[in-house]
Amino acid sequence: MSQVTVVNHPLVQHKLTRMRDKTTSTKTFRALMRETATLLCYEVTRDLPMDKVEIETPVAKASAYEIAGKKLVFAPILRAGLGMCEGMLDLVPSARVAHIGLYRDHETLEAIEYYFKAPEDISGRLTIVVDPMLATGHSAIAAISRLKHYGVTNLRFVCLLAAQAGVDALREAHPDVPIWTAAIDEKLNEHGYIVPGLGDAGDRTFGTR
Ligand SMILES: O=P(O)(O)OC[C@H]1O[C@H](OP(=O)(O)OP(=O)(O)O)[C@H](O)[C@@H]1O
Ligand SMILES: O=c1cc[nH]c(=O)[nH]1
Ligand SMILES: [Mg+2]
Repeated sequence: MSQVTVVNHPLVQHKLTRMRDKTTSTKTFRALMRETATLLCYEVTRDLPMDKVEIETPVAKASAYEIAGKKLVFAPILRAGLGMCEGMLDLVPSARVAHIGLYRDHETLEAIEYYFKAPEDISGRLTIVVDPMLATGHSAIAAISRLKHYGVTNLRFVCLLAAQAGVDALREAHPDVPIWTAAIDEKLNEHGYIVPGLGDAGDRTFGTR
């Protein structure tokens, strides 16, 4: 069974608290989402394999390290994942991006796909699925299933906030996919929102409600 990593770095926790606060403006929320995603990206990529290369500095020849293999893919789940993806691209600007359009049906809470566009050669690349919220887990499970169907085998999932139910569901459906999150909240309410959570991440990022 894959690992679940809670990133409890003080900067991440401080920024998450500001995002949870309902008085935080859309502008600040969006900025915090981007900054927090950069910090989470640092953790998710901590154990990437490296190659030793020979280079020449202005002073001498040297053996040094660089990230091995093909460029990463970030796979944001629309819409809210876009805000996080910006912050991840700040740290890994050469990463490729696979967009996965999903929304939750308000009645059934099932994930409905409306868009999918991935790099043609994604199957050989480490793909990091990005979505701030892991609530029931339906969206993350559907996104990862779609990517696996497309041939992707090396996957990670990163979110800002999870509910324990979502973590359990995702681990059950995709036990090979490790998870990173800044916090795991207690429960979901009757509408499938994380409690205490931070509300609707898409609406708060884009100011739609
Ligand atoms: O774990 P789940 O129960 O599937 O819930 C999480 C999903 O809900 C939100 O998206 P939403 O459907 O609100 O779409 P949006 O980003 O377009 O607002 C969020 O960004 C996740 O994708
Ligand atoms: O609390 C939640 C649950 C799902 N999606 C959100 O944006 N927030
Ligand atoms: Mg939403």
